[in-house]
Amino acid sequence: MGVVSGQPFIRLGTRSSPLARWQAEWVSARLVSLGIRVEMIHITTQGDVTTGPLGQIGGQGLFTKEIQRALLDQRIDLAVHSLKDLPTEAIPGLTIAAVPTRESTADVLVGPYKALDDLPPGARIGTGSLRRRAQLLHARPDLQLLEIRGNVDTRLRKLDSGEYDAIVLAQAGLSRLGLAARIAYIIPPQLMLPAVGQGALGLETRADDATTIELLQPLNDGLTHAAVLAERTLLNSLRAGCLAPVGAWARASGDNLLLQATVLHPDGQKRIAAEGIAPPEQAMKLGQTVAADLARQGASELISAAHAGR
Ligand SMILES: NCc1[nH]cc(CCC(=O)O)c1CC(=O)O
Repeated sequence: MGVVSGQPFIRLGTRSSPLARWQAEWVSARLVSLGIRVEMIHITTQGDVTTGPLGQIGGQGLFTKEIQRALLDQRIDLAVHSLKDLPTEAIPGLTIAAVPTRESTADVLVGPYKALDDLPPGARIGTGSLRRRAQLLHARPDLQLLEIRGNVDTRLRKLDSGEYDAIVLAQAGLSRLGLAARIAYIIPPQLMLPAVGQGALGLETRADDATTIELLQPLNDGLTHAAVLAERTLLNSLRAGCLAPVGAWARASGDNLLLQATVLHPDGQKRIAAEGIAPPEQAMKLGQTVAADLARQGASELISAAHAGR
């Protein structure tokens, strides 16, 4: 946090992928409209330069660690993360200071097919996510799931070149990049629960930087913050990472928070599910309770099966 001629000044660190930039620019524009000056600092992470399957190169935190390092080293004051990519373990000295109102949490099918039932037998589907893979296989065991990597543009190019019959992406990312026209089918939550934090941004700061934390509060949406806290607590309680075949979605239900979650075997055959409801102030407790229900149903065996498969 710097001060230039009496005006507050936030150094905002971002990865340089088009989606990360869009998200950083969106946060920056909101801060600027509040009279806060922002300096954008681009940071290249390991996840941006390695191209192997994420599961094999120890993908956890690959996109976020170096940005968190820059926060701790005082090179930046604010990191804007896709919460989906931010590991749930607390980092001493850092805090999620604000969570803006969430975009769509849904996953979508991109390609010429407008429903899962329209996909021809054995269709080739591109996704690197065990969560998407397992849920698709649960609904359609005949599908061929193929690894795909790269940013959203790269993935669309690979689809267009004929490597896949369809791919699965987050609706939020496509909308932010102005690519919503590519969405063929919004996969309903009954068929596919999102990743923990999907569609939400996490504004991370140093825990002791009260000035920046205060400046970010107008960007915080209490309900979204509570929802992602419930989801992240669930994932953390299951001792599963963002690459595990776990789907979770918390949202408002009247004055309460409703949390639905699922864990699958990576082959999609076994699926367990649980849900719970609680006031938003008890978001952490809700995450723990739903995780305990999943644990009783055998979640840890399913999560270890996913680790063994890598
Ligand atoms: N892992 C990459 C990533 N991280 C966040 C998003 C989308 C935006 C979001 O969920 O907030 C994406 C792309 C995708 O999964 O399609």
